[in-house]
Amino acid sequence: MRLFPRALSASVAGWRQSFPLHGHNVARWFPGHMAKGLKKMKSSLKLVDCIIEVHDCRIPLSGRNPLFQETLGVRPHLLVLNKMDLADLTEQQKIIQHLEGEGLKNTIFTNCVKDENIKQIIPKITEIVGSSYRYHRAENVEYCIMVIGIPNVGKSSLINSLRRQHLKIGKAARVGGEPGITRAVTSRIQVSERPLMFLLDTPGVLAPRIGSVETGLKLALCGTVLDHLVGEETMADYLLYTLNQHQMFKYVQHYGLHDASDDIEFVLKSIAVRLGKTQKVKVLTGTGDVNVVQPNYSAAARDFLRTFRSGLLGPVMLDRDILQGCLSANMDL
Ligand SMILES: Nc1nc2c(ncn2[C@@H]2O[C@H](COP(=O)(O)OP(=O)(O)OP(=O)(O)O)[C@@H](O)[C@H]2O)c(=O)[nH]1
Repeated sequence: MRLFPRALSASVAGWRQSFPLHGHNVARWFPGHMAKGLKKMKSSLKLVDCIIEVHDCRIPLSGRNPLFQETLGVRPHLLVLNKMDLADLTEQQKIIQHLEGEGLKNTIFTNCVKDENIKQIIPKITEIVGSSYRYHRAENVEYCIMVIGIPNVGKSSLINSLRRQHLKIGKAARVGGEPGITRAVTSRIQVSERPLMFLLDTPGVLAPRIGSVETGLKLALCGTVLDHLVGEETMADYLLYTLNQHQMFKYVQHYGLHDASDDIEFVLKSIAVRLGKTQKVKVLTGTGDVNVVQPNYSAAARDFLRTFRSGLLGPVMLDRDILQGCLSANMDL
């Protein structure tokens, strides 16, 4: 375990009110090679009528790449907040208001696994493109749309879902559970007959610098960066902190714990024992080597994260802190 001492003990006065963010080097979590992808997207831009930016619905207000706006912002824009099945959307209206305040007027919430709200996308694009100047493409009857977003938010899944809905055919873009499945800006993929519409899939591009450690941890929980770069146990601790803060206690029943706890070492140990994830470790004693059975904390952390990401611990809104921030700001007015 490489956790900070404060994270190991449950707060006496209830759940931890903050997560120890010091000592994390967020820059190391995010690969620096992504500028290349952005450059390629920019060079394809002249073919494009509109941009669909896909983002994770669990972090609707944080973690988007600001370079998208700077580099690709010359085209009309639709924000698709995907994985709505995993998000707590109790405050959906407030999310929409917040995004509108940032100039994002067109937002659709989707679930690409169950094809929810996918049918809204093509009419919306037709409307957006129809009401904007199409540059030198005015005579062209085809629509060409670029799909962008940070890694693992469901860009390829969206393309496949659109094809299922409008062309009644399946996969064209590779989908994967880990970030970085799409490697290059692909050739055009048809998604609709009337209007004739093509999509360009692009590799996930993270911002070169992440604003805060907490944003980095949220992005990591959503699977946009490889887990081992952040450390599975640190992420599991941030997950536990979040679940307790949000009073989401399904993990107690799921792992057969007696009670909720803020102590990640205790929780991971209980998970490891319950799942039989233990490992033999050699310990050198005064009388020689002894084999000791220890909980496999990493395996337990991986299971905890996987269970959360599959939605079994309940829908979550990781940007609740930002939403509450805007509520108090509005109340101050
Ligand atoms: N629960 C849920 N999972 C989804 C949804 N959309 C996509 N996924 C899953 O999210 C993972 C990533 O999906 P992809 O379509 O490969 O994401 P991507 O943005 O193209 O990924 P990169 O190629 O890494 O940039 C896969 O395991 C998908 O099955 C959704 O709406 N709900």
